Amino acid sequence: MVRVAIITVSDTCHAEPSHDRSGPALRDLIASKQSDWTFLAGDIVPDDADIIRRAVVRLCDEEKVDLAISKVLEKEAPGLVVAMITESLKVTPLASLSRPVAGVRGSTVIVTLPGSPKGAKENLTAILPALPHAMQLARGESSRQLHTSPMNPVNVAPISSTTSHDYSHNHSHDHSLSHSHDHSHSSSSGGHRALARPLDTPVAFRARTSPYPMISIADAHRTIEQYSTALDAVELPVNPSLVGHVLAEDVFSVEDVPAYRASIVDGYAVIASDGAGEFQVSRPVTAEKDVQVPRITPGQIARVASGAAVPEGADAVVMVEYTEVVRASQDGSLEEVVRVAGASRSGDNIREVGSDMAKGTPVLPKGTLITNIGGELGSLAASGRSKVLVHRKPRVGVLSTGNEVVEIGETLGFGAVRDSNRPTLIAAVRGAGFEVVDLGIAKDEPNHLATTLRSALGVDSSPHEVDVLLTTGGVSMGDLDLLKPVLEQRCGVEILFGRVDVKPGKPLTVGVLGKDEPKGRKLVFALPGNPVSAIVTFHLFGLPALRRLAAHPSPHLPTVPARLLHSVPTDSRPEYMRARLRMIRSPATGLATVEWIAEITGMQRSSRVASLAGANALVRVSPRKEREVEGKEVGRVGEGEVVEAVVLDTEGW
Ligand SMILES: Nc1nc2c(c(=O)[nH]1)N[C@H]1C(S)=C(S)[C@@H](COP(=O)(O)OP(=O)(O)OC[C@H]3O[C@@H](n4cnc5c(N)ncnc54)[C@H](O)[C@@H]3O)O[C@H]1N2
Ligand code: MOO
Ligand SMILES: [Mg+2]
Repeated sequence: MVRVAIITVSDTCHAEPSHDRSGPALRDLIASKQSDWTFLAGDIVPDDADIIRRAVVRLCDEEKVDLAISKVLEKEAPGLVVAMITESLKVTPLASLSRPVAGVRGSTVIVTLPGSPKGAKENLTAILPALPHAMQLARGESSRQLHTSPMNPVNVAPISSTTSHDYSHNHSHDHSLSHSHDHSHSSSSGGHRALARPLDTPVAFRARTSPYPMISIADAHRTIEQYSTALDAVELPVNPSLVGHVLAEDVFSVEDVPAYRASIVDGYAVIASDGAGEFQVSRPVTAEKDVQVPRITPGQIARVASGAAVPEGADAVVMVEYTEVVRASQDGSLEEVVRVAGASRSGDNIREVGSDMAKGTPVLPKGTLITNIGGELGSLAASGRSKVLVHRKPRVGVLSTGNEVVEIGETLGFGAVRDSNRPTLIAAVRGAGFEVVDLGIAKDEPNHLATTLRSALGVDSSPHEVDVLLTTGGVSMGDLDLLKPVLEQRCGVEILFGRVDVKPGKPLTVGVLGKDEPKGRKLVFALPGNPVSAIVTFHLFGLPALRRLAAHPSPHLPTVPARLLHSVPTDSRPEYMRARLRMIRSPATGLATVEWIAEITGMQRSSRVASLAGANALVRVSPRKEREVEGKEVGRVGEGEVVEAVVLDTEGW
């Protein structure tokens, strides 16, 4: 048995209940359509948040009604809202300005209806057939259905004040009553602001401006930084695949280097106090493991190789260049007497035990990046460690999205676009030293996208589990730009931000799965589809996050000041133009003065991937508003002006 209560919110009706026409009209309507539903005493309350809250709480929590009609709700059911607006639009285009809400509190379904009896009836008529099912879901009668149904109020994200629908001129009651609302607009502070449209919103009802606040580049960096803390430490063998990892422990040497007194040169081990003269030559010593080394006594010398053990008794080595043979065996294979030209000092040309690296002393501190230059890996290898603790590097999934996107080599039908994003990003991620999972191309279809994304993120424990997911396309305002709602509503990803004040890359979207579990957290970079936007935002925002996850000591790409070779236009957004940097040395000094010249790589449209060809830097051109001369914005940056350049590569400097 369904129990219904109607709350009328009106100051006038509260003062004079006989003025309430909407309440009785709704009651009649429900009674005519749902004859088996019963009515509990509802309420007529003034337009006051606290009083409304008490009335609703009483009905939901004490009376346990199944359906209340009020101006408040706890969790939203946007599908009901869509149905109501659709119905009202048939009557008036102004309905697009209305803001009804629908949802649940506990097991009670709550919907708000317009104040006029006619509007209230029209709206209720539109949703009435769905209400019995909504009530079943609210009672949790089918958890599987609950999980997949678009009506599921638990699964459907709350919407913020900017998009919330409420007929009230003053919707502050909703704010105070709804726990699930969080109106924080701070991009870096944690409040969950689910802003994506419900996936089933008909095209005509979608927001015509992005609900995502346009955040600054700095705020985007701060937010990403907050969720890209170093991954856990793992013990890995000391070998070349350590490159790109960062030490998670202070490393001390297990052994002395060298482990024996070693000669630095090829020559003769001598007793320094013997001075110059002619000497009997003892058995030679080569650099070998498990070598037997002779002992020499005054008057004797022994031939030693660079790196070979110095015989006991000797305390210096004389280079072969400073000696000559006096007497040898007949076939020349054995030196018998050798003349040493000059005197040595004790210790000459000998590396003492542990003098390169002493056992027990620090080799590399925690936080050291193991580079491919060789020093860190070499030190670890020499130190005697065979395994070390390093931070895990993120595994990165790369997915292209778009019905128009086709593989290289595939026939290019009309409207098709070659997938340049995926190969480029895969190469960029690998080039930066991270493991890639190639996830292919996904269609702009919610179920297909959801399955692909969930599997990549391991939501359903797929083998393709990645730490970071890079997708391209589908994040702007288009009909089939589905990434934000699918990530949010079908994958449990919280969208941290959905627009950044940067060119290219405005719709850059970053989300997090498992926000409160630093160990199991997954980051999603939904990069814009335009090829330049995708690559530039990867280098500016994605790559630093990957490096941070790997505990990299300097996550951001380095910058240098660069002089523009030619004047460039400014935009309303800060712009990162692709450029070729050349290093110029002052002719006078050769080295003392070094400066970089930046040549912009032709037309900078974000679809023109060729603007990245040959580019080794991104030159930051400040937005028009930041460039004022005598109160007037300046539309260009002049030739010869110095700008900041983010260095992508130093090849060819
Ligand atoms: N009404 C508005 N429209 C657009 C806005 C806006 O603010 N309001 N922003 C524009 C900006 S800026 C960008 S950037 C793009 C971003 O678009 P999406 O991320 O939604 O990407 P798509 O629509 O899927 O594709 C855009 C473009 O890129 C091509 N593409 C997509 N994937 C690939 C790929 N793998 N390889 C090569 N090219 C690809 C796609 O065919 C489109 O031409 O939105 C603007 N619109
Ligand atoms: O920001 Mo879009 O990335 O300009 O083309
Ligand atoms: Mg688009």
